[in-house]
Amino acid sequence: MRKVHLAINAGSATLKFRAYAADSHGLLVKGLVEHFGQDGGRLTLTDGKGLPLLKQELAGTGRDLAVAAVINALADRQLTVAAVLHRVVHGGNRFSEPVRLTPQVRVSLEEFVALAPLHQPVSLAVIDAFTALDERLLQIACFDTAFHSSQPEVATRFGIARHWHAEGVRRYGFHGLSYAAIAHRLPELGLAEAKVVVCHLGSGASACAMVQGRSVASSMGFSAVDGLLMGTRPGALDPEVLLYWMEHEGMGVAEVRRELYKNSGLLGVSGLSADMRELLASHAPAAREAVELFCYRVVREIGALAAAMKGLDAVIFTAGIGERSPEIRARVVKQLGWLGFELDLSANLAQARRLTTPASPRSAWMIPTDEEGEMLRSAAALLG
Ligand SMILES: Nc1ncnc2c1ncn2[C@@H]1O[C@H](COP(=O)(O)OP(=O)(O)O)[C@@H](O)[C@H]1O
Ligand SMILES: CC(=O)OP(=O)(O)O
Ligand SMILES: [Mg+2]
Repeated sequence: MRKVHLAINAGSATLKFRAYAADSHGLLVKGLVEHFGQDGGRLTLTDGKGLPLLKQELAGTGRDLAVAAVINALADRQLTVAAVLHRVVHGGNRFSEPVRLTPQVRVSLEEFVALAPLHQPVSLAVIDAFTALDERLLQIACFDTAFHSSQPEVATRFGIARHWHAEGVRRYGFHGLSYAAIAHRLPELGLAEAKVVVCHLGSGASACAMVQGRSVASSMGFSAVDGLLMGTRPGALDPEVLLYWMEHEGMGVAEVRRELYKNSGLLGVSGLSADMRELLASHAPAAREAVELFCYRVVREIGALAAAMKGLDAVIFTAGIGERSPEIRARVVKQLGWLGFELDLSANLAQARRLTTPASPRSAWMIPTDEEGEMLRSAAALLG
């Protein structure tokens, strides 16, 4: 059996993972569980280059069952898990680097469940499933909030009474593993010293202002519901809307939370789907409006982050929509034309890295993210 380090990226509906050789750190297997913890769960494995290895329907809905299926599928390929790295979305103000999971750390992570209801409970369930199989297994938590700990205090404060900030009611920022992965790529793009806005556009979406590869501001705040329009989350919302729902509609905390995390965003605005592919393929006016609002909010946020950095050299698109949708990228870059972005239409369609013309005063890029690779890199010291 060959030992692997397994990097796990658990989301509300999918579990993505990558297995790396423990000795060489080479990528051996990529995997995905769709409908994770739901009916119709399905496990797909490919090798490191993406060639198919396995497609398997899961019998049952348990997350522990899916985790066991992953371990068995790896064992069938003579791979045994020596350590697990988990993407944990919320580390609050307690964790700014990867940490070995102990019972005490797990209790701390539980505190942030209400602030990341789509993610934190799922990560905890996956951690528990591995612990149940082998309580001595080395498990490490890598945090989405950590990359943003470099932000100046002004970028982290809300305009509320000071004591709240000290108590942890502040802006954190998320998608940090993704942003760190992109930050490592900046030197090869000639952007090591640049002022850059990175747009992570996936099911969750956010934007991050980076100066010299460090986060200085982000669109996400106390939770991953702030900022851009997302699949099912509204992004920035006047808090009075919540009071209106509670006072006039009699909604309680659980209903408000459901509205914020499950019924809003692209799904809520379109009334059709949270999936950008379906909306782009639809001729329904509400679907077009949802796409238009999505792009408008990205453009507005880029403007705000550029002002916060007092300048802008480049915009980088990443994650599901950012990596795979030429149409969304084109709409955003065209709306930034007045700032000196000149889209190269054919490069964008051809999925090239650089999306702007050679003469464009400012550059736009498409760079695939690598959250799992970043987990491995950031946890190297703990892996020994
Ligand atoms: N070819 C494509 N064109 C447009 N959107 C796409 C394409 N492929 C995937 N997406 C969108 O990417 C989003 C999922 O992104 P992803 O980064 O995988 O999300 P997450 O990891 O947060 O679940 C979905 O909205 C999906 O519709
Ligand atoms: C933080 C967050 O929103 O993550 P995801 O995009 O994976 O949902
Ligand atoms: Mg994601």
